[in-house]
Amino acid sequence: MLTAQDLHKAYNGKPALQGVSLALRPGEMVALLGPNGAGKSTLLQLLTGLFSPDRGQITVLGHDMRRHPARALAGLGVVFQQSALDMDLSVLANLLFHTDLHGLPRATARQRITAGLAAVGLGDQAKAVVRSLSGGTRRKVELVRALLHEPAVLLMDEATVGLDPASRQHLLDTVCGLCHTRGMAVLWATHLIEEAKVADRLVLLHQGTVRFDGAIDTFMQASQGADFQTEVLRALEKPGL
Ligand SMILES: Nc1ncnc2c1ncn2[C@@H]1O[C@H](COP(=O)(O)OP(=O)(O)OP(=O)(O)O)[C@@H](O)[C@H]1O
Repeated sequence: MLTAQDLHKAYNGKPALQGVSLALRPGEMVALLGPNGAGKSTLLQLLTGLFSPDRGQITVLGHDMRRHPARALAGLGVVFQQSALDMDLSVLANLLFHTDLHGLPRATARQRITAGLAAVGLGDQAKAVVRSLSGGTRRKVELVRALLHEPAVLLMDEATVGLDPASRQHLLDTVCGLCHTRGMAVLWATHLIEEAKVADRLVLLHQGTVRFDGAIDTFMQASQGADFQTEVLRALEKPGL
């Protein structure tokens, strides 16, 4: 669904990503786990076409991000760390703005918006002005928006920042459920070890390189009884590749 091959990116000569490769498969929830500065946001910015890599290739549903960005981006839904909602507009107006951008007919758009809001328990909030909503509710609206054009791949960048534990868990459960029921591929970037545990697969990023990529069970096989957190910290302490 999405492939990244040998991505390199440097800022002012300082490498942020050094040869990162990744493939996302349908129905798979992948946690992109790494400490601050590991390169998670840089990787997501490249995957969403915001910047071009210095080297390497990205495809979404077979479309090359550099040569056919519009086709590649049509397959992606994104929730960034920073809110991208217009605070002074209603929930409905924000969502219609997104569906218009994607060229969805208004009738289809309204159907999907109604269903999307209902799915996250916000069926009665369409007319609410975004500024009046709590941070957790805004995040849910962002998730609904990211899914309106029915993307094959959902990218979430630290999407739970600022949420209380219950809202965080709810968002995580919702995305997990959607991933498995819709067959969507999800890349969930986080620095929170306990969030990564619920994923099907773990990609551990540190200092711009992938330290581990595989099933969580496989990751834990070498743990000799240690818990997930201890094992992640141990893997991050190992010398670079
Ligand atoms: N615009 C930029 N200009 C210069 N350096 C940058 C820029 N963006 C990121 N970096 C550097 O690139 C490296 C990777 O940063 P990045 O933000 O991708 O990591 P991250 O894993 O998302 O971290 P965090 O969890 O803190 O958001 C860091 O050393 C960071 O200082």
